[in-house]
Amino acid sequence: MIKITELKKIYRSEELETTALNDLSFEVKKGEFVAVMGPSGCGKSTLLNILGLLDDLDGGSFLFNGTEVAKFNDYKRSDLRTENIGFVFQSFNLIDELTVFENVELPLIYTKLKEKERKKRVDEVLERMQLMHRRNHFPQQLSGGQQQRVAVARAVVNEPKLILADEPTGNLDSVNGNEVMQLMTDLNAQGTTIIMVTHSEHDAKYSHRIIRMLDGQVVTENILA
Ligand SMILES: Nc1ncnc2c1ncn2[C@@H]1O[C@H](COP(=O)(O)OP(=O)(O)OP(=O)(O)O)[C@@H](O)[C@H]1O
Repeated sequence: MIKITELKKIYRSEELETTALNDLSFEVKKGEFVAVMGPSGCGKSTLLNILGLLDDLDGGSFLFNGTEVAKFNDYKRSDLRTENIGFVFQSFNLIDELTVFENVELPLIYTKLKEKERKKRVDEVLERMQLMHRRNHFPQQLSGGQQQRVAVARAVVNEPKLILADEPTGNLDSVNGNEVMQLMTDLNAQGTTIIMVTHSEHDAKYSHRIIRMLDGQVVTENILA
């Protein structure tokens, strides 16, 4: 599903040049659940941004389902993203002014789905995430665990083939954290490919494979299942 080869990302400011990704290469197959680990600053978030087509690269190749996307323009990237990728962030990134329902509906507004079908899809996902009773609440009225469940619901509502998660349990206690990891496991069992950045060895054990990074490169890979 994803094959990156000698990926390079350099951040430049007037006085400083930082090589965030330094000839990084790896492959993720359809249906895999991969954890990416490594010390602060090693380039994990940069990598997720590139994999999520949110940022461009300075060198190397990025094949997404066999198509070279390294040189895609913003428009093509955004199309590919909307159709294929769901994001889950550490800080939930919900919109406070929107209800649970409206937050989850958001990714569908940009698709061709008709309103009736859209509403049906959102309700199905809310049901699956056990959030129906919170449908008309605002994020601030929910616990952290519930907010992350809403964020996962939003990530999966357009049935993405790939979920990119950046420390999804970082702001949660262990009970809520485990619940979110169980959700990830279920989604993966249903066929969704998952790439998750985490600092938690505990969370990484839910994955099939751990990619460990250092200084913008892959240093080791451990296969767990
Ligand atoms: N927008 C930016 N401008 C300049 N340098 C940046 C920018 N974003 C990241 N960097 C630098 O690139 C390197 C990789 O950062 P990145 O955020 O990808 O690391 P990380 O592994 O995700 O760290 P953490 O675990 O702390 O989130 C770091 O040296 C960082 O300072």
